[in-house]
Amino acid sequence: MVEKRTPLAVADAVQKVMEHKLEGQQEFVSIFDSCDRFLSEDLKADHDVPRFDRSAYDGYAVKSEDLADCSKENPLRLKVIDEIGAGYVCNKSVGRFEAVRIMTGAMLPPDCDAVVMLEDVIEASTLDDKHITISKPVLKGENLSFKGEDVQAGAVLVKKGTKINPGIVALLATFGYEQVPVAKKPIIGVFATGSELLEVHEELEEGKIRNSNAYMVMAQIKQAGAEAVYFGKLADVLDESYQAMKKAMDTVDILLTTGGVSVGDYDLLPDIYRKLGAEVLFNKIAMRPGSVTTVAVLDGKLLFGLSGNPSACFVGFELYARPIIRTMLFSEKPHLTTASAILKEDFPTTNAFTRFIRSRAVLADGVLYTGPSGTDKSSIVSSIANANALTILPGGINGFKKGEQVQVILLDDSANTY
Ligand SMILES: Nc1nc2c(c(=O)[nH]1)N[C@H]1C(S)=C(S)[C@@H](COP(=O)(O)OP(=O)(O)OC[C@H]3O[C@@H](n4cnc5c(N)ncnc54)[C@H](O)[C@@H]3O)O[C@H]1N2
Ligand code: MOO
Ligand SMILES: [Mg+2]
Repeated sequence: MVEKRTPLAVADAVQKVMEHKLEGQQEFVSIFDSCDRFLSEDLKADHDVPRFDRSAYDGYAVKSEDLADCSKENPLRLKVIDEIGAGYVCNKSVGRFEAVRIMTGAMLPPDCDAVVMLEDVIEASTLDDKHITISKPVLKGENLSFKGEDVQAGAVLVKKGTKINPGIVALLATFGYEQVPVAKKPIIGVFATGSELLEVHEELEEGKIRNSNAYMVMAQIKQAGAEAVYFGKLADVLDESYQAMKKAMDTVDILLTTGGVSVGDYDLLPDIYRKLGAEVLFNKIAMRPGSVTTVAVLDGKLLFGLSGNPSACFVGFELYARPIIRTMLFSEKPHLTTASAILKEDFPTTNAFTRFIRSRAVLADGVLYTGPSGTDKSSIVSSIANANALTILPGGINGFKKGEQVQVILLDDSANTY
């Protein structure tokens, strides 16, 4: 008699997995290697940026009060007493009707309060006497960039758990982070199970297929921010598979397998979990694809038994494994973003389970539309390649019509990394 499994609702399954999350850990990496890692501490400003009032233009630093009455008819002559480029400071005191030639980024002399652009002055110099003539007033603060106008000391600029992008790298450099505190990448071990599997370099043989799941899942792991360790493929032989998985468990934070979780004669994962003494959290979820996704716990570590069917494997990872990885990377929003979208075609067939249709979501005139990215079957690999979203079709007795509003899970999470 085949084992009867009770399906769990998707949200309950997600919650069960999340109850077993592991604590993330911190390490330091060189700023050179920090992009795409996840911050393990808030990035706080320990000083104002800019740290001093500085010139925003190449020109002359002046006292605005000196220029108050000047005009075309009444041009003003100023004596140039010093010149400074960015990185240098003026150590002279600037008196009434004096100016300092200053370049963009140079610190404003403390006696000055504005800058006149080079284009707005007439220069007249002899060997030992430099003068400029100005024929329009300048406002106090004009052509400057002010202390603290970019960032104020004490501000939290980027929250812990955020994926580091090039702009964050710029802030890290601004605040002197030669070594950057980041979340240690969790180590996720991967086995592909199935006697039918050939490796990617092998010639096809009758009845066999190439193992695509392991490579896909390793790419998903990397995209989620963790490190994938590939342990290879396992033939459907109980003892060998058990031994290999037992050994691998010691070296990883999470162990992920694909295939062998259903009720077939060679679906060995249920027996392996039993032999390992792992507690199975669930082995059936009310979803399609991925209904057989199984999650177990052994010594506090999670084992993900993803389905062998490629689309089911893909969806199972995104819904259950990815949020756990993101939690270990200190993310406050570990789940993918959902959005409302309009169905581009009918889905007349019904299903008791919630469906996650591999989809292409496109924006047109500010409205998001969604439609399948290929054939909607669990065994299909090609529909994953074109998918940028999963359309959620809740289970029930009614089908769905073109034009209806549905929810989609966006697979690209670059706008939502903490
Ligand atoms: N009697 C029943 N049969 C099945 C049920 C069921 O409830 N009762 N569930 C079906 C569903 S739903 C799914 S999904 C699959 C799940 O199968 P398994 O997770 O046990 O996976 P396998 O049997 O090992 O393989 C299924 C399918 O996927 C191909 N596969 C496996 N590994 C890979 C890989 N690494 N790369 C590419 N393709 C892979 C494999 O060759 C099979 O075609 O079970 C249904 N059956
Ligand atoms: O686990 Mo299956 O993917 O529902 O076809
Ligand atoms: Mg099977």
